[in-house]
Amino acid sequence: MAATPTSAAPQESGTAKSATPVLTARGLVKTYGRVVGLDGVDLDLYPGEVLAIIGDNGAGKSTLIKCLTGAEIPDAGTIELDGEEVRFRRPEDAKEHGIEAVYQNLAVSPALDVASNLFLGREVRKPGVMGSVFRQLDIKRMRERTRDELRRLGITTLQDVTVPIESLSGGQRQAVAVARAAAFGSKVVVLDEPTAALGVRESNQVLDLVKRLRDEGTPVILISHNMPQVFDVADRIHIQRLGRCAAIVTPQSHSRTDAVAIMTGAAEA
Ligand SMILES: Nc1ncnc2c1ncn2[C@@H]1O[C@H](COP(=O)(O)OP(=O)(O)OP(=O)(O)O)[C@@H](O)[C@H]1O
Repeated sequence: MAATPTSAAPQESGTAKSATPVLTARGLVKTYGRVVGLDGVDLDLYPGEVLAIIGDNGAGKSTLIKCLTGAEIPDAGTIELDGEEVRFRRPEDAKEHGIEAVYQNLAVSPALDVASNLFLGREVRKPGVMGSVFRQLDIKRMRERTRDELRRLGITTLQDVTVPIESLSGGQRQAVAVARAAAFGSKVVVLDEPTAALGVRESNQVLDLVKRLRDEGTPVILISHNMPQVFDVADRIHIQRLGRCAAIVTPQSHSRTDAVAIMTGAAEA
């Protein structure tokens, strides 16, 4: 069982073909008092790939993606986007650079309709006095764009974008959250346990969505505890252990059992 070195380019057998990463992290460190969240983590995300991050509870998965998406500021280390160093102080900074995240606790507004949720915080307004926050919302335009986005992503289960989110199933809500990330995540989409609260059918729909995003060229970082799903959808798998990257493997190079053994420390990478 030979793990791919952490700096290796993606396997040609995957869909990731370019050897130039979209997103690179080097030596990320994050501590919380005496607790070490990240202990010098490197990560590369290549165009058109799904990079899964797996690891036991407390391994640093969430902390890692929080640092990559501006939700946490690393104590040390660098992050580059398209080869340029970036420093995110808050999630808005990452969003401005085209990095969108969907976290476990879904940030949708239940009472608002699908289109309003897709454009939450980025509402399209009708022309008016420039700079005025009192310009009327362009609801028609937002609904049209929402329909276009759902169509682009092959989300067929959401026919009516005018219904409130609270009337939708868990899978449909998650699809809206992912669609929102996909609509604005021009560079990278990060999904933290997107299927955790979903049944099998709904999970499959979300995974299809992840594959679709990847196939359309948007690289996806996926945190998941669900090994079958990880091995189904990931091109490469970053195994996080005790705040460090223990190995990077692929579904071709390693079995699920191998990956879990590295994750738990039962096997060396
Ligand atoms: N805000 C915080 N304050 C204190 N400690 C934290 C904080 N966030 C994370 N940690 C600690 O950092 C370490 C890494 O946590 P993190 O949440 O990144 O792990 P994880 O791999 O995402 O775990 P899980 O699968 O349980 O979500 C853990 O020891 C955790 O307790």
